[in-house]
Amino acid sequence: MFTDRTFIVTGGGSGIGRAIALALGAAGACVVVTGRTPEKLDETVALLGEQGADGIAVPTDVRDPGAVDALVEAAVHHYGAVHGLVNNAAGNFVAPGIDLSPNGWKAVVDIVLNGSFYCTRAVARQMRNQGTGGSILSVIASYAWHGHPGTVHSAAAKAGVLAMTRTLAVELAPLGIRLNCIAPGPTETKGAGAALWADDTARAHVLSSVPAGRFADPTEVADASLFVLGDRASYMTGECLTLDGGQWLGKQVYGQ
Ligand SMILES: CCCCCCC/C=C/C(=O)SCCNC(=O)CCNC(=O)[C@H](O)C(C)(C)COP(=O)(O)OP(=O)(O)OC[C@H]1O[C@@H](n2cnc3c(N)ncnc32)[C@H](O)[C@@H]1OP(=O)(O)O
Ligand SMILES: NC(=O)C1=CN([C@@H]2O[C@H](COP(=O)(O)OP(=O)(O)OC[C@H]3O[C@@H](n4cnc5c(N)ncnc54)[C@H](OP(=O)(O)O)[C@@H]3O)[C@@H](O)[C@H]2O)C=CC1
Repeated sequence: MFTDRTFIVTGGGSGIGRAIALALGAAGACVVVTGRTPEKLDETVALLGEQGADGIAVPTDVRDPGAVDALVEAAVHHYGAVHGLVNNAAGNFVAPGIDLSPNGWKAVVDIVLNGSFYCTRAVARQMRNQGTGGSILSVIASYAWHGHPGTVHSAAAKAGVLAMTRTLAVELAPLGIRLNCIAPGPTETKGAGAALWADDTARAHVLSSVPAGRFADPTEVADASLFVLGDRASYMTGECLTLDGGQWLGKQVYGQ
Protein backbone atom coordinates (compact mmCIF):
# COMPACT_ATOMS: atom_id res chain seq x y z
CA MET A 1 0.00 0.00 0.00
CA PHE A 2 2.94 2.35 0.61
CA THR A 3 5.20 1.21 -2.23
CA ASP A 4 6.68 4.08 -4.26
CA ARG A 5 5.58 6.60 -1.65
CA THR A 6 7.83 8.79 0.47
CA PHE A 7 7.04 9.76 4.05
CA ILE A 8 8.77 12.23 6.35
CA VAL A 9 8.71 11.26 10.04
CA THR A 10 9.73 13.94 12.56
CA GLY A 11 11.27 12.66 15.77
CA GLY A 12 12.01 9.49 13.79
CA GLY A 13 15.13 8.69 15.78
CA SER A 14 13.39 7.27 18.84
CA GLY A 15 10.25 5.88 20.45
CA ILE A 16 6.98 6.13 18.59
CA GLY A 17 8.54 7.98 15.64
CA ARG A 18 11.04 5.21 15.08
CA ALA A 19 8.29 2.56 15.32
CA ILE A 20 6.19 4.42 12.72
CA ALA A 21 9.24 4.84 10.44
CA LEU A 22 10.01 1.12 10.63
CA ALA A 23 6.38 0.17 10.02
CA LEU A 24 6.22 2.46 6.99
CA GLY A 25 9.47 0.97 5.69
CA ALA A 26 8.15 -2.57 6.19
CA ALA A 27 5.05 -1.59 4.20
CA GLY A 28 7.20 -0.49 1.24
CA ALA A 29 7.56 3.25 1.80
CA CYS A 30 10.73 5.29 1.45
CA VAL A 31 11.22 7.03 4.78
CA VAL A 32 12.92 10.33 5.58
CA VAL A 33 13.58 10.49 9.31
CA THR A 34 14.31 13.77 10.99
CA GLY A 35 15.14 15.13 14.44
CA ARG A 36 17.97 17.02 16.10
CA THR A 37 20.34 14.14 16.89
CA PRO A 38 22.04 12.63 13.82
CA GLU A 39 23.20 9.47 15.67
CA LYS A 40 19.64 8.48 16.60
CA LEU A 41 18.44 9.06 13.04
CA ASP A 42 21.31 6.99 11.65
CA GLU A 43 20.26 4.12 13.93
CA THR A 44 16.73 4.23 12.52
CA VAL A 45 18.09 4.25 8.97
CA ALA A 46 20.29 1.25 9.80
CA LEU A 47 17.25 -0.59 11.20
CA LEU A 48 15.31 0.26 8.04
CA GLY A 49 18.19 -1.16 6.00
CA GLU A 50 18.18 -4.37 8.06
CA GLN A 51 14.55 -4.94 7.08
CA GLY A 52 15.31 -4.23 3.41
CA ALA A 53 13.65 -0.82 3.45
CA ASP A 54 14.87 2.47 2.02
CA GLY A 55 15.43 5.47 4.29
CA ILE A 56 17.56 8.54 4.78
CA ALA A 57 18.33 10.76 7.75
CA VAL A 58 18.00 14.53 7.40
CA PRO A 59 18.80 16.17 10.75
CA THR A 60 16.49 19.13 11.27
CA ASP A 61 15.20 21.24 14.13
CA VAL A 62 11.47 21.59 13.39
CA ARG A 63 11.40 24.94 15.22
CA ASP A 64 13.29 26.49 12.29
CA PRO A 65 10.97 27.09 9.31
CA GLY A 66 13.88 27.54 6.89
CA ALA A 67 15.40 24.23 7.98
CA VAL A 68 12.01 22.56 7.55
CA ASP A 69 11.74 23.85 3.97
CA ALA A 70 15.25 22.48 3.35
CA LEU A 71 14.17 19.11 4.80
CA VAL A 72 11.34 18.83 2.28
CA GLU A 73 13.70 19.90 -0.53
CA ALA A 74 16.16 17.20 0.56
CA ALA A 75 13.40 14.58 0.54
CA VAL A 76 12.30 15.62 -2.96
CA HIS A 77 15.89 15.76 -4.18
CA HIS A 78 16.47 12.19 -2.98
CA TYR A 79 13.14 10.51 -3.73
CA GLY A 80 11.45 12.81 -6.26
CA ALA A 81 8.28 13.50 -4.29
CA VAL A 82 6.70 13.51 -0.83
CA HIS A 83 3.42 11.66 -0.20
CA GLY A 84 3.13 11.78 3.58
CA LEU A 85 4.21 13.42 6.81
CA VAL A 86 4.12 12.30 10.43
CA ASN A 87 4.32 15.18 12.92
CA ASN A 88 5.70 13.22 15.86
CA ALA A 89 8.51 15.41 17.30
CA ALA A 90 7.75 16.69 20.79
CA GLY A 91 9.19 17.92 24.04
CA ASN A 92 7.58 17.56 27.46
CA PHE A 93 8.22 17.79 31.18
CA VAL A 94 6.09 18.06 34.29
CA ALA A 95 5.86 21.52 35.86
CA PRO A 96 2.98 23.44 37.43
CA GLY A 97 1.84 26.14 35.01
CA ILE A 98 2.14 28.85 37.64
CA ASP A 99 5.86 28.11 38.02
CA LEU A 100 6.62 27.56 34.33
CA SER A 101 9.04 30.12 32.84
CA PRO A 102 8.18 31.81 29.54
CA ASN A 103 11.09 29.95 27.99
CA GLY A 104 9.83 26.62 29.36
CA TRP A 105 6.42 27.29 27.79
CA LYS A 106 8.08 28.34 24.52
CA ALA A 107 10.38 25.29 24.43
CA VAL A 108 7.43 22.90 24.21
CA VAL A 109 5.02 25.04 22.15
CA ASP A 110 7.74 25.78 19.58
CA ILE A 111 8.45 22.10 18.99
CA VAL A 112 4.93 20.73 19.14
CA LEU A 113 2.68 23.42 17.67
CA ASN A 114 4.97 25.65 15.63
CA GLY A 115 7.09 22.74 14.40
CA SER A 116 4.01 20.80 13.32
CA PHE A 117 2.70 23.82 11.42
CA TYR A 118 6.01 24.50 9.66
CA CYS A 119 6.28 20.85 8.58
CA THR A 120 2.63 20.63 7.51
CA ARG A 121 2.87 23.85 5.52
CA ALA A 122 6.07 22.85 3.72
CA VAL A 123 4.83 19.33 2.89
CA ALA A 124 1.38 20.55 1.78
CA ARG A 125 3.00 23.08 -0.57
CA GLN A 126 5.12 20.31 -2.05
CA MET A 127 2.04 18.08 -2.49
CA ARG A 128 0.21 20.96 -4.21
CA ASN A 129 3.15 21.40 -6.60
CA GLN A 130 3.19 17.67 -7.31
CA GLY A 131 -0.60 17.49 -7.78
CA THR A 132 -0.55 14.14 -6.00
CA GLY A 133 -2.44 14.74 -2.75
CA GLY A 134 -1.12 13.03 0.34
CA SER A 135 -1.64 12.14 3.96
CA ILE A 136 -0.51 13.98 7.10
CA LEU A 137 -0.73 12.49 10.59
CA SER A 138 0.01 14.34 13.84
CA VAL A 139 0.68 12.51 17.09
CA ILE A 140 -1.19 14.25 19.90
CA ALA A 141 -2.63 13.14 23.26
CA SER A 142 -6.17 13.05 24.68
CA TYR A 143 -5.31 15.95 26.98
CA ALA A 144 -5.67 18.10 23.87
CA TRP A 145 -9.39 18.10 24.71
CA HIS A 146 -9.56 17.33 28.44
CA GLY A 147 -6.45 19.21 29.63
CA HIS A 148 -3.81 17.89 32.01
CA PRO A 149 -2.58 19.57 35.18
CA GLY A 150 1.24 19.48 35.16
CA THR A 151 1.72 19.71 31.41
CA VAL A 152 -0.09 22.90 30.39
CA HIS A 153 2.47 23.66 27.65
CA SER A 154 2.05 20.28 25.98
CA ALA A 155 -1.75 20.12 26.46
CA ALA A 156 -2.17 23.59 24.92
CA ALA A 157 0.20 22.80 22.06
CA LYS A 158 -1.47 19.46 21.27
CA ALA A 159 -4.87 21.19 21.34
CA GLY A 160 -3.44 23.63 18.81
CA VAL A 161 -2.28 20.78 16.60
CA LEU A 162 -5.76 19.24 16.74
CA ALA A 163 -7.35 22.57 15.75
CA MET A 164 -4.75 23.00 13.00
CA THR A 165 -5.57 19.52 11.71
CA ARG A 166 -9.33 20.13 11.63
CA THR A 167 -8.88 23.52 9.95
CA LEU A 168 -6.42 22.42 7.28
CA ALA A 169 -8.35 19.19 6.65
CA VAL A 170 -11.08 21.39 5.17
CA GLU A 171 -8.74 23.80 3.39
CA LEU A 172 -6.68 21.02 1.80
CA ALA A 173 -9.35 18.41 1.00
CA PRO A 174 -9.81 19.82 -2.53
CA LEU A 175 -6.09 19.11 -3.12
CA GLY A 176 -6.54 15.48 -2.04
CA ILE A 177 -4.54 16.04 1.13
CA ARG A 178 -5.92 14.34 4.26
CA LEU A 179 -4.93 15.43 7.78
CA ASN A 180 -5.64 13.39 10.89
CA CYS A 181 -4.37 12.90 14.42
CA ILE A 182 -3.65 9.93 16.58
CA ALA A 183 -3.82 10.15 20.38
CA PRO A 184 -1.87 7.40 22.13
CA GLY A 185 -2.19 6.87 25.86
CA PRO A 186 0.90 6.26 28.01
CA THR A 187 3.35 4.47 25.74
CA GLU A 188 6.57 2.77 26.77
CA THR A 189 9.34 5.00 25.38
CA LYS A 190 12.57 6.28 26.90
CA GLY A 191 11.66 9.89 26.13
CA ALA A 192 8.25 9.80 27.80
CA GLY A 193 9.58 7.71 30.68
CA ALA A 194 12.27 10.29 31.41
CA ALA A 195 9.92 13.25 30.99
CA LEU A 196 6.72 11.98 32.63
CA TRP A 197 7.28 8.90 34.82
CA ALA A 198 10.90 9.07 35.87
CA ASP A 199 10.58 7.03 39.10
CA ASP A 200 8.64 3.96 40.23
CA THR A 201 6.05 5.97 42.13
CA ALA A 202 5.24 8.20 39.16
CA ARG A 203 5.18 5.20 36.86
CA ALA A 204 2.75 3.31 39.11
CA HIS A 205 0.57 6.42 39.34
CA VAL A 206 0.37 6.73 35.55
CA LEU A 207 -0.29 3.01 35.17
CA SER A 208 -3.14 3.17 37.69
CA SER A 209 -4.91 5.65 35.39
CA VAL A 210 -5.13 3.14 32.52
CA PRO A 211 -8.16 0.79 32.71
CA ALA A 212 -6.35 -1.69 30.42
CA GLY A 213 -3.67 -1.94 33.12
CA ARG A 214 -0.62 -1.54 30.90
CA PHE A 215 1.37 0.91 28.82
CA ALA A 216 1.04 0.83 25.05
CA ASP A 217 3.88 -0.52 22.97
CA PRO A 218 5.14 1.87 20.24
CA THR A 219 4.39 -0.80 17.62
CA GLU A 220 0.69 -0.64 18.54
CA VAL A 221 0.73 3.11 17.86
CA ALA A 222 2.58 2.48 14.59
CA ASP A 223 0.01 -0.09 13.41
CA ALA A 224 -2.86 2.34 14.00
CA SER A 225 -0.86 5.15 12.37
CA LEU A 226 -0.41 3.16 9.19
CA PHE A 227 -4.16 2.62 8.97
CA VAL A 228 -4.82 6.36 9.25
CA LEU A 229 -2.01 7.27 6.82
CA GLY A 230 -2.99 4.68 4.23
CA ASP A 231 -5.62 4.26 1.54
CA ARG A 232 -7.92 2.20 3.78
CA ALA A 233 -8.67 5.49 5.52
CA SER A 234 -9.04 7.37 2.23
CA TYR A 235 -12.28 9.16 3.22
CA MET A 236 -11.10 10.01 6.75
CA THR A 237 -9.91 13.56 7.32
CA GLY A 238 -9.92 16.01 10.23
CA GLU A 239 -10.31 13.13 12.70
CA CYS A 240 -8.45 11.87 15.73
CA LEU A 241 -8.02 8.18 16.51
CA THR A 242 -7.51 7.51 20.23
CA LEU A 243 -5.74 4.39 21.49
CA ASP A 244 -5.22 4.75 25.20
CA GLY A 245 -6.43 1.58 26.90
CA GLY A 246 -9.54 3.48 28.00
CA GLN A 247 -7.53 6.07 29.95
CA TRP A 248 -9.42 9.26 29.19
CA LEU A 249 -12.88 7.66 29.38
CA GLY A 250 -11.97 6.09 32.72
CA LYS A 251 -12.23 9.24 34.81
CA GLN A 252 -15.58 8.35 36.42
CA VAL A 253 -16.78 8.46 40.02
CA TYR A 254 -18.30 4.95 40.23
CA GLY A 255 -17.08 1.68 38.81
CA GLN A 256 -13.50 0.47 38.69
C1 LIG B 1 0.97 11.14 32.33
C2 LIG B 1 0.23 10.50 31.21
C3 LIG B 1 0.24 11.30 29.99
C4 LIG B 1 0.14 10.49 28.77
C5 LIG B 1 0.17 11.33 27.58
C6 LIG B 1 1.52 11.94 27.35
C7 LIG B 1 1.49 12.77 26.10
C8 LIG B 1 2.78 13.32 25.67
C9 LIG B 1 3.95 12.71 25.83
C10 LIG B 1 5.19 13.31 25.33
O1 LIG B 1 5.23 14.37 24.75
S1 LIG B 1 6.56 12.37 25.56
C11 LIG B 1 7.86 13.16 24.71
C12 LIG B 1 8.94 13.34 25.63
N1 LIG B 1 10.16 13.61 24.90
C13 LIG B 1 10.87 14.66 25.10
O2 LIG B 1 10.55 15.53 25.91
C14 LIG B 1 12.13 14.70 24.30
C15 LIG B 1 12.56 16.07 23.91
N2 LIG B 1 12.71 16.93 25.08
C16 LIG B 1 13.46 18.02 25.09
O3 LIG B 1 14.07 18.36 24.09
C17 LIG B 1 13.52 18.85 26.35
O4 LIG B 1 12.94 18.12 27.42
C18 LIG B 1 12.82 20.22 26.24
C19 LIG B 1 12.95 20.97 27.57
C20 LIG B 1 11.34 20.05 25.91
C21 LIG B 1 13.44 21.09 25.17
O5 LIG B 1 14.83 21.10 25.27
P1 LIG B 1 15.66 22.47 24.98
O6 LIG B 1 17.10 22.07 24.99
O7 LIG B 1 15.12 23.17 23.82
O8 LIG B 1 15.29 23.34 26.22
P2 LIG B 1 16.09 23.70 27.54
O9 LIG B 1 17.06 24.77 27.19
O10 LIG B 1 16.61 22.50 28.24
O11 LIG B 1 14.92 24.31 28.46
C22 LIG B 1 14.08 25.35 27.93
C23 LIG B 1 13.29 25.94 29.10
O12 LIG B 1 12.48 24.93 29.68
C24 LIG B 1 12.75 24.83 31.07
N3 LIG B 1 12.63 23.46 31.55
C25 LIG B 1 13.16 22.36 31.01
N4 LIG B 1 12.86 21.28 31.73
C26 LIG B 1 12.13 21.71 32.79
C27 LIG B 1 11.52 21.06 33.92
N5 LIG B 1 11.61 19.74 34.10
N6 LIG B 1 10.82 21.83 34.79
C28 LIG B 1 10.71 23.18 34.62
N7 LIG B 1 11.27 23.85 33.55
C29 LIG B 1 11.97 23.12 32.68
C30 LIG B 1 14.21 25.28 31.19
O13 LIG B 1 14.51 25.69 32.50
C31 LIG B 1 14.25 26.44 30.19
O14 LIG B 1 13.64 27.57 30.71
P3 LIG B 1 14.55 28.78 31.32
O15 LIG B 1 15.31 28.21 32.48
O16 LIG B 1 15.46 29.23 30.21
O17 LIG B 1 13.56 29.80 31.72
N1 LIG C 1 5.05 8.06 24.97
C1 LIG C 1 3.86 8.48 25.36
O1 LIG C 1 3.34 8.09 26.41
C2 LIG C 1 3.08 9.39 24.50
C3 LIG C 1 3.66 10.10 23.49
N2 LIG C 1 2.90 10.94 22.70
C4 LIG C 1 3.50 11.66 21.61
O2 LIG C 1 4.21 10.75 20.79
C5 LIG C 1 5.28 11.42 20.16
C6 LIG C 1 6.57 10.67 20.36
O3 LIG C 1 6.87 10.61 21.74
P1 LIG C 1 7.86 9.50 22.34
O4 LIG C 1 8.28 8.58 21.25
O5 LIG C 1 7.22 8.96 23.54
O6 LIG C 1 9.07 10.41 22.83
P2 LIG C 1 10.55 10.64 22.27
O7 LIG C 1 11.19 11.56 23.24
O8 LIG C 1 11.21 9.33 21.98
O9 LIG C 1 10.28 11.36 20.88
C7 LIG C 1 10.36 12.74 20.68
C8 LIG C 1 11.20 12.96 19.44
O10 LIG C 1 11.10 14.34 19.07
C9 LIG C 1 12.37 14.75 18.62
N3 LIG C 1 12.49 16.19 18.78
C10 LIG C 1 12.41 16.90 19.95
N4 LIG C 1 12.59 18.19 19.70
C11 LIG C 1 12.78 18.32 18.36
C12 LIG C 1 13.02 19.42 17.51
N5 LIG C 1 13.09 20.67 17.98
N6 LIG C 1 13.15 19.18 16.18
C13 LIG C 1 13.09 17.93 15.69
N7 LIG C 1 12.85 16.84 16.45
C14 LIG C 1 12.71 17.05 17.77
C15 LIG C 1 13.35 13.99 19.53
O11 LIG C 1 14.62 13.84 18.91
P3 LIG C 1 15.83 14.85 19.20
O12 LIG C 1 15.82 15.13 20.67
O13 LIG C 1 17.00 14.08 18.71
O14 LIG C 1 15.54 16.05 18.37
C16 LIG C 1 12.66 12.63 19.66
O15 LIG C 1 13.08 11.75 18.64
C17 LIG C 1 5.27 12.84 20.71
O16 LIG C 1 4.53 13.69 19.87
C18 LIG C 1 4.54 12.68 22.02
O17 LIG C 1 3.96 13.89 22.47
C19 LIG C 1 1.56 11.07 22.89
C20 LIG C 1 0.93 10.40 23.89
C21 LIG C 1 1.64 9.51 24.78
